[in-house]
Amino acid sequence: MATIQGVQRVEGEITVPGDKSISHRAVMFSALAEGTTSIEGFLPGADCLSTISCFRKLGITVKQDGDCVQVEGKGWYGLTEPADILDIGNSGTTIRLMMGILSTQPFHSVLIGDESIARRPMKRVTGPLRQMGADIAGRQNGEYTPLSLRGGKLTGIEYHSPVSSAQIKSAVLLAGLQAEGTTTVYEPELSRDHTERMLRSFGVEVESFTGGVRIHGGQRLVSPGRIQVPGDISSAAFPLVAAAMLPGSRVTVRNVGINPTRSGIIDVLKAMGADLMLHNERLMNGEPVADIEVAYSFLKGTEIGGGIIPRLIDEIPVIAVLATQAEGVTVIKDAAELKVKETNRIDTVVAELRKMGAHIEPTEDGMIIHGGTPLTGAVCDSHGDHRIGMAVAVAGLAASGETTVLNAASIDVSFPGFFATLQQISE
Ligand SMILES: O=C(O)C1=C[C@@H](OP(=O)(O)O)[C@@H](O)[C@H](O)C1
Ligand SMILES: C=C(OP(=O)(O)O)C(=O)O
Repeated sequence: MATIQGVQRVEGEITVPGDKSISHRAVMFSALAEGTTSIEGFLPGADCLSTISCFRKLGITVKQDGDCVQVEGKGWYGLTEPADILDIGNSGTTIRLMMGILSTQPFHSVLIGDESIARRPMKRVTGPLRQMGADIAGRQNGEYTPLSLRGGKLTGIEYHSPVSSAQIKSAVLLAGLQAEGTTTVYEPELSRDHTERMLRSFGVEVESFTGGVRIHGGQRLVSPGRIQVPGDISSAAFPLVAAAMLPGSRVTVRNVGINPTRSGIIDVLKAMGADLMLHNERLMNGEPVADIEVAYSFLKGTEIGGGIIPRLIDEIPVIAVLATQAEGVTVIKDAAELKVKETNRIDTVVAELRKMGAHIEPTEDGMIIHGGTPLTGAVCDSHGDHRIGMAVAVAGLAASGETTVLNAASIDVSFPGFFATLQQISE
């Protein structure tokens, strides 16, 4: 449990922990590469620690001290059959990408996770992997955990993914790396492309084109030696939204990844009228990075849908909070994927923000928020979903009185030190 007091404004310069998507991939690809890799700025959150724990059980030496990690890669086929079940905790990224990797390995493995993972759909990944030749069993014919796999010889496929999902794309591409022939993944809108970018830095040839990605089987990964992980824009979104909606605020988050497949939150903040500036733009391991400065300005509602959705999918809970403080109506649509995250994020966002007095309605594929509403402190629940816990806490900064966040420990999944960071900027 955590409590948050309403504040006048937020101000200051901060950093946020490393990018979760990039941290997972850095550990995975380093373990599968030839050579040792040092990872700096790693996210020591529960999800990425689950990824490390899986690779240790697969026989890889991983040393981790805070945000510094060293992985002794043994090459793609250097993994060994795990003696124990691989527990991926709360992490959808871990289980889906691991399934792609384990499908290529000539041994048996079993994957489980927590009760949230047990409700999340897995056929979106087990389906194409089975088409490639992987032997996968699981509850409800491979839709839910526990899942068990016996990998082996795979054949490349042309896969038209019905949803824009980097987890599906990455799982199929990773399997395709060791499949016979070529593997192509098409997706309706481009999802985050960290897999493609990082594989290139491990010497893999990846062909990205409009509408899809292609990879040839039989490629090896060679360690780049060192990987620097930028701050996570999905975590930066919380203090930046606080700055945008509290009069008199100004916050700079240094060293944040602004990959265009992730930067939808920047576009939305600008479209709603926030005063936002990027400083010190640079490249870090093929990933664009900047310092993001946001100051309060008068905000108006907007419409968010279509191709921007995959670029801000994890930020929608906090965008809903922002919309409660903007003048007019904000409509979020084409975001049915929210229903299959750690919680059904349409339902949990609506239920929790209503407790604070927000005027918000659920729709089939999003939500409608009537802004300009004063919020009141309330007893809210993360429902075990880190993004809901943080969104409610940020709403608490704008609310009168005190807000309680039940099950706040889930925030450690992606943002250890979240409350200390809010404290640092609260005035
Ligand atoms: O590949 C990744 O690192 C992620 C992809 C997204 O999920 P989907 O692939 O299910 O859209 C995102 O919501 C998740 O937080 C991280
Ligand atoms: C959906 C998320 O993560 P994952 O799918 O890896 O559990 C998230 O971090 O918001």
